[in-house]
Amino acid sequence: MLPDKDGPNGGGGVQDGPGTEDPSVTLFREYLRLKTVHPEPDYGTSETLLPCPAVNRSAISVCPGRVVAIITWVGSRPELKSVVLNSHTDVVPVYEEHWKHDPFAAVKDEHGNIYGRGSQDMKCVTIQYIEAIRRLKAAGKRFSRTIHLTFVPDEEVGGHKGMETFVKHPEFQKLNIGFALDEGLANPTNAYTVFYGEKNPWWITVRCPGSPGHGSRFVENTAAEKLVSVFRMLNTNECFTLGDVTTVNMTMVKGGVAYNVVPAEMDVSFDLRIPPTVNLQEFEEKIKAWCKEAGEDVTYDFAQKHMDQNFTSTEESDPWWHAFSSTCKAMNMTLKKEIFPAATDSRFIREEGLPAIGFSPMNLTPILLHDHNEYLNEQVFLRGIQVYERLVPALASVPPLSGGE
Ligand code: MET
Ligand SMILES: [Zn+2]
Ligand SMILES: [Zn+2]
Repeated sequence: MLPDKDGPNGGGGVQDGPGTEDPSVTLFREYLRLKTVHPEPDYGTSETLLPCPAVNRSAISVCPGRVVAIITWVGSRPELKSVVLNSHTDVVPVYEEHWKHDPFAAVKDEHGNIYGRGSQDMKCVTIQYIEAIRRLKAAGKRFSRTIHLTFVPDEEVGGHKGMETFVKHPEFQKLNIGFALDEGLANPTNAYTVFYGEKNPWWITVRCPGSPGHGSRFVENTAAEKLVSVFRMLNTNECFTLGDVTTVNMTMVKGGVAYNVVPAEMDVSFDLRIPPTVNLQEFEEKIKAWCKEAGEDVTYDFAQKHMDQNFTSTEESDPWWHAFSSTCKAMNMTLKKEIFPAATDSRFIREEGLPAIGFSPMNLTPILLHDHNEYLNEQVFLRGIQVYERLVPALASVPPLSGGE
């Protein structure tokens, strides 16, 4: 456990009297204070903050400086397929000047809202898993299936040095996974959203070479003209079909050296999110054609190109979904099934042919992931622990699957 320099409620906001804050909330706030933020996440210290007594721990190095930590609670029938509770440890950067509290101070305001980068995405879930496991163990429970908690780096930058590499590691196979839970999104209503599939992220950089020259001349065939042309074509309505929306955002532009020098090249990057129903081969052909139309020398590269279109079953006949949904029903929770609009590490798990459900138990909460002033209310956080206290036993007690395991 890390020392808490500011006391239990450090950083301002409401000061609970000593000992009045639930220790799991205190742990959550301590975790929020760790700067596992890109572009240089401090992963070293997060290792020490994940206390989970009397369970096996291991650490798999997937790349230099990148470790997947695993906490395992072995089941009474370890030959059965396991349940994975996955979370990523990194968070996205902040625009600090737009926050009303320091995004790494975990300030709790008078309403119990805890502000911090990662409070929704997804440090809450990490601590909720840990706390649920701790409580179940303390209550003397044991389940037939083994439970693995996996803590994965680099989700927010594409997972290359995280889950994408981990799923190909022999240690991943050894986990003998039957089913995985991973992150979802908050829901502003009383319902909880669950995700059984997700859009395919494509991160594309288009390189536009062009004729250089003096900034005062009529230069033709410029890099900027080509860039604008690519942008216009990618933003056409052809990308959108109602209900199945492909989103396109221009996210980076590079090029230029001086006001009066027409640049020899400009690069433009796009973040595309494509629904699983779109024909991806056809879509790439379109992109290729648009680039060609912008200029014969215009090329493109993918930094992220996911092609998997697997869904996880949400049929009542599916034993994993049945365990999940019937437990939620028993807790009077309303579930909304959706396709995840962005991307999570679940896509790599599903690509291995394994079922994964995206779920972060945050109802009555605005969706603030990656946004300024990301927060989670402590009562919602505490309720989420109770949800996992019911869900984990149900999943880890799913009877042996028909057809053998
Ligand atoms: N979760 C992040 C996002 O959806 C990074 C995933 S990599 C495409 O943007
Ligand atoms: Zn996330
Ligand atoms: Zn995120």
